[in-house]
Amino acid sequence: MSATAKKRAPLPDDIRAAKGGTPLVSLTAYTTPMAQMMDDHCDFVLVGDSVGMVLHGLPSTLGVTMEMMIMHGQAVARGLSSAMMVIDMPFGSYEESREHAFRNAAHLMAETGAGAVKLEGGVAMADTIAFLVARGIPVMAHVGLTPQSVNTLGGYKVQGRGAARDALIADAQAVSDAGAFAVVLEKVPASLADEITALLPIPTIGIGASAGCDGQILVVDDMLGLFTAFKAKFVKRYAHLGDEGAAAIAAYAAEVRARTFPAAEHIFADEAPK
Ligand SMILES: Nc1nc(=O)c2c([nH]1)NC[C@@H]1CN(c3ccc(C(=O)N[C@@H](CCC(=O)O)C(=O)O)cc3)CN21
Ligand SMILES: CC(C)C(=O)C(=O)O
Ligand SMILES: [Mg+2]
Repeated sequence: MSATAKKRAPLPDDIRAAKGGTPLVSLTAYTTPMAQMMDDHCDFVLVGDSVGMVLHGLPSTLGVTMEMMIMHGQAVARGLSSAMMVIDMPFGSYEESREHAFRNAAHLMAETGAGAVKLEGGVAMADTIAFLVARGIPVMAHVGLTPQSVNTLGGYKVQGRGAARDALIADAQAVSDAGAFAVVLEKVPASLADEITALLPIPTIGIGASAGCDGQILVVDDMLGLFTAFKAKFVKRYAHLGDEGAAAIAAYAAEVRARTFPAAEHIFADEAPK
């Protein structure tokens, strides 16, 4: 799926079929202009619940609501035409029962036009994933570091090391067996990510996992250097737009105070030019 050869947006089945081929490219987006910027370069775009921490200043993703996801999902949808849109189910919207999960997943998709939902959890969520998939909702799974469980995990730590390795393999196997079309592997040892990638028939999407995964995802504000409150080891900054923005704002402030902005080309004469 090269960026130039794409015509229509891929479907979940196209993403599934990309297993073992050219790595899938993905980023998060929360707004129309960000979605437009990445549309030609990504196979799928995730409206991540990271929006709460990245754009709203929340201390974790636990405070993110359905209403926030719908509003950002609608904004992202307006900026995409050739990438598939996946939307995170927020904390509390899918864990209680598979029926509650279906209702909220259907609401997210109906309101935003997303092609799939993503939810966090392995063995514990397999029954819910199967329930949604059987009723027409494509599901991307997310195992390893699942940020909505930060309070039980005790921080944003590497998952699946040592004795926890087999349980993480079981989580990945369970979501694949349940019918997920792809699975995000977050912050797991590279050798474990490679083992799971070889084991599963569905694509693995790595974030802090391995270059051997079937695809990669990052939070766009992290890779652009726009979000700087913290930087996980797995983040590579491809630009430093936060620094550039601060310098631009400082230049504007200095020009306003020196009365050099606005200049002649930014202001209007009494008469319209002939
Ligand atoms: N900007 C941003 N980027 C993300 O990748 C991201 C979010 N926000 N919000 C939702 C979750 C939370 N995630 C996180 C959050 C923090 C770390 C982090 O600080 N990791 C540190 C070590 C922390 C620890 O060991 O407790 C690191 O160096 O990787 C990693 C992933 C991933 N997601
Ligand atoms: C980091 C990705 C996988 C995510 O779940 C998010 O941005 O919310
Ligand atoms: Mg998320």
